[in-house]
Amino acid sequence: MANPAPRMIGVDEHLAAVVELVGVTPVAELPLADCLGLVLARDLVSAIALPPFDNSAMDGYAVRAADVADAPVELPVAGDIPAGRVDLPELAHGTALRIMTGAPVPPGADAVVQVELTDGGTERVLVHGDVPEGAHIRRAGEDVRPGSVVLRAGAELGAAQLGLAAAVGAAVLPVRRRPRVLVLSTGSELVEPGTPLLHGQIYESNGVMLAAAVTAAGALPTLLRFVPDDVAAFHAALDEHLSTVDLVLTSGGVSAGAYEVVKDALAGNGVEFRKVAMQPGMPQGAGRYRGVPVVTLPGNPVSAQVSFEVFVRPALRAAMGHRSPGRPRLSARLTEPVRSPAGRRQFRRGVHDPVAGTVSPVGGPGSHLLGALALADCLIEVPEPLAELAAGDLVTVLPLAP
Ligand SMILES: Nc1nc2c(c(=O)[nH]1)N[C@H]1C(S)=C(S)[C@@H](COP(=O)(O)OP(=O)(O)OC[C@H]3O[C@@H](n4cnc5c(N)ncnc54)[C@H](O)[C@@H]3O)O[C@H]1N2
Ligand code: MOO
Ligand SMILES: [Mg+2]
Repeated sequence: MANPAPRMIGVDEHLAAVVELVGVTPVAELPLADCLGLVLARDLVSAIALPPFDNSAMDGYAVRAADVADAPVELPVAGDIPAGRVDLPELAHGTALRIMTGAPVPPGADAVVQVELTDGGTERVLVHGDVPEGAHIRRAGEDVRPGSVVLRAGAELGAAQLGLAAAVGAAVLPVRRRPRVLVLSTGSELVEPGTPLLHGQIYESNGVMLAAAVTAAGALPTLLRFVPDDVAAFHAALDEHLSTVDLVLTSGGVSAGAYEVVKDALAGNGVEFRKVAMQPGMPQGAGRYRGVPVVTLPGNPVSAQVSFEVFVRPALRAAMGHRSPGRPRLSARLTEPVRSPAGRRQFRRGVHDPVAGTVSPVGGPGSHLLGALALADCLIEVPEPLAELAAGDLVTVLPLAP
């Protein structure tokens, strides 16, 4: 309680401070399987062509188009070329080689007749129809030329990008690695779910929620469960893990009462506590404790979740190099009126109907309303100057998925 009075700052100012505090993670070469959702740090140049060689697009017979121009014709089958065959025979005039999809086209062949146009013979084949030169041959380099940039620095690595990287032979990719986040809840009232609850106690939920949100943002949580409102216990838990994380994320213990364990432990130790002009999520803290970035979220569950969305998720994504680290911002019309505290940016929970272009608030503004939070698929942003919005008014909607 001896801490200095917090000053009130704007949402964007606190966001900028948190983004700067978290910074960026170093670039590392990670195996493709670990890269989903990460951002490529340097252009990826393909050393090879795609396809790497002329290959068949059909199961059928490699031929010379001129040899089947007068179809029906019968040709001797000189052998098989399954996919993966590397010792290629040359196709002699007036013969066919059975070939499978993806197998290299043998020298001497200039077309593939699909098996459906033949009798499927293995010694001799009767070809019913003619095919033009080049038929069903996928040309080397028609997709990717050797030496070309296949993925630009800044590209977000989804399934297709990772598939392409593998296809050109990359085993690892240069990416900013995922931030490691220590999630630590505080509160002497907290009890592990699955154990009996006494009157006055509640089940711990912020830690589970924040760790899941950290994972969903693409970062790596270490969930420490929770510590009681005891400064020594808080320090013991924090200090043990400090050296192995990029960010400490706490919940609870930052407001104006007694037993504000996070504030008591970290104020004057590098972390600044302030009031941010928003609802929910007014009491916030950020700074460095023994060199490690710390963001302290308020304990009310809705406040913790909204604060994570507004400040921490964008900072984590910026740390991994995402160019647009925030949620997309859409517009929708309110289906019912909303009241908001003037001078604070309000984030209400809502259900967005993108087809109708509407958004419906769920639950009230209370920061303890977890039931309504779990029904919501978006946040509704009400700007600071507005105290009242009517049904039909346009608002900004921030979709929460995934
Ligand atoms: N006199 C004042 N009192 C409060 C103010 C204020 O300005 N003056 N601000 C209010 C606001 S706004 C918020 S938000 C909360 C923030 O409180 P703390 O960060 O100190 O959090 P706690 O007091 O520890 O807990 C608040 C609330 O949330 C529940 N909680 C906490 N941790 C968890 C958890 N891990 N899982 C589930 N629920 C949790 C806790 O039981 C309390 O009900 O302060 C207001 N007070
Ligand atoms: O600002 Mo507190 O986060 O409303 O409940
Ligand atoms: Mg408190």
